[in-house]
Amino acid sequence: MSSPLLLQCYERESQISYYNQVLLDAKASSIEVNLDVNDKGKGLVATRDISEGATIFVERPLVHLQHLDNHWSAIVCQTCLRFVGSIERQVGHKLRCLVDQLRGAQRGTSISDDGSSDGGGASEIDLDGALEAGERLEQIYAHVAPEQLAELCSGTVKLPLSEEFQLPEPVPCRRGCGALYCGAACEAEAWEHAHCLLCPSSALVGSAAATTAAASSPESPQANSTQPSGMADMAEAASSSSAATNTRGQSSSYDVASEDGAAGLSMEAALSAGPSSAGRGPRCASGRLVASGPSVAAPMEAVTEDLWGISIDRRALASFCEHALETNEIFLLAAQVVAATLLKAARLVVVGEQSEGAAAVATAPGPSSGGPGPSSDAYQSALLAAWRPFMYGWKRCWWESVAVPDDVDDEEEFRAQLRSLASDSLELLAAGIKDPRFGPDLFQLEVYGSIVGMFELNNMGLSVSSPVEDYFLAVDEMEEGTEKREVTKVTQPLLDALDAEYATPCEATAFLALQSCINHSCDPNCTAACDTGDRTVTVLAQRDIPAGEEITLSYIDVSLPYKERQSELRDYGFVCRCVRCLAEAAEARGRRKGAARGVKVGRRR
Ligand SMILES: C[S@@+](CC[C@H](N)C(=O)[O-])C[C@H]1O[C@@H](n2cnc3c(N)ncnc32)[C@H](O)[C@@H]1O
Repeated sequence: MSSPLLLQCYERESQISYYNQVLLDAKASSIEVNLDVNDKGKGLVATRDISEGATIFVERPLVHLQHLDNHWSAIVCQTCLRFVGSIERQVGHKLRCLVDQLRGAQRGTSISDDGSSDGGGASEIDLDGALEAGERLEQIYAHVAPEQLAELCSGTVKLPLSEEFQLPEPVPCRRGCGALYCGAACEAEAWEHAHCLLCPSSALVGSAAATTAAASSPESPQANSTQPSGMADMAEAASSSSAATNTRGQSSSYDVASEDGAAGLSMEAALSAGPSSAGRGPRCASGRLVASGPSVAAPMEAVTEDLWGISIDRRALASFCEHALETNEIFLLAAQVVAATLLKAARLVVVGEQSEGAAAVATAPGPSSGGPGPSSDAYQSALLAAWRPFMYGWKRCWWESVAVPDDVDDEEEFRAQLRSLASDSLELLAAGIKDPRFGPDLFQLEVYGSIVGMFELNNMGLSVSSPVEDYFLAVDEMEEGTEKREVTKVTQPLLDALDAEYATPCEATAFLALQSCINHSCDPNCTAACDTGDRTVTVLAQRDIPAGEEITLSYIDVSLPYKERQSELRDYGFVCRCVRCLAEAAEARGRRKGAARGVKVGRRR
């Protein structure tokens, strides 16, 4: 059986021409993309001597996602990852979420997943957790009263010196789904990129061209920077959707109203998306947890719209988001790829007669072998042109390539579960965005699995430091004296309540066209860093690199010993063949041979 159109091998020339453009865009004048580097697939190679400290290139992710559990710690622009709101709101939000999580941990001891009381078995561990959570809650409330917390969240209280750390006022998604941005430009960029197809809010606002809608569309949630942005959007839409459509007899796990009136997600939502839901199901390679496949609740009433000829069902999208929140956030990233591709293809078709679209369609690469040749069908050509940024990314099917966690006994069952999760997720997404003009190619399970697999194997972690950390450091660095004493009277209790978490950065995961071509080395010659506020990634030489040498990064902690490094790299699907590993492996073989000879000598004696 031939592989799906979107996964077929494409001609080297079209790859080279694509990467030449990417190199130009990234101002990368000292490297080239080599399609076969030392049996490691493609990689980047220096075309001239590069000095230590030199910037090799700067690029922006094709898609990115703030980690769902990080929404508890940082309210950031969903486009550029800049912190938004104010120091007060950031501090209030973080404390509010901590309180919610700790209360949830306390509840978790007496109420199990199925709603029954806990008894025996795991209760011992839960009891420990509950006691710890209780102590931490006490610690927080010893320093910050609930009313103070509410004032911080609503921004009605001013902290000393905070005006020196001004953050952009958050701009909500035009449909009011809860996603926040640092300004209208970032909101528009997200909307144009994929959010217009993926926004789960059924509210009819803004420029969306609705053709039909259920009269009972949920109200647009009020934008409120105390809500976990992005996560709140999906959770709220999912919760309003599940209130209408939940067929599982469960109450919504998204409890956005908290006791003091400040909005925040409940611990259940965090548990369903975050690392503390251990034991609920198999773990995927990225370390994110996946619950054992929930049944897919069919959306009851379609709320369809039409955009660029694509039919959108917001309720189905809300169900899709809910499923991703409960299982694996990477599905949200995969949905961005699907939506961005479909949207671009639809736009290319619409503007096909105009020169830009026609040229893009005309230059779309065709399969090199095994499948239909370059098609005259404008839809298929447009789809291939739109798919191009993701076409060449290193891919393997997710459920086939993920490393099996140590605590999994039955590998086959584990992989089947992952496949079934991906299938459920795709089914929901396909119910949310439909365009039969482009055929089934983009919505094939193998394609979806490869997109998810591409993220597992290529993702780069982005980290943007918190202005809250800068704020507390600035207070700490104030000259000793009366003013500092007055300021710390206010700030120290907050710092004590936040404890180690005062400095949590914004953390996201991203896929980049050029950075994802860089192979790993346990003795890398480059580093990559995310620049605060504009989500650009800069790759820098960390030593002199002579022309002809491969550009390498480290995917893991290279201070680990050989075996542990290889074990970490299993998650990336390969056994490392970098110069250091080859040398260390050879050395170990030599030692083993020597030891074996020693044993023989010993026996003779
Ligand atoms: C992020 S991609 C790097 C680009 C990739 N070589 C390509 O062809 O697109 C990661 C994949 O490259 C290969 N790779 C990267 N570093 C390697 C290494 N040190 N040894 C062996 N394979 C490596 C592995 O197949 C890995 O899953």
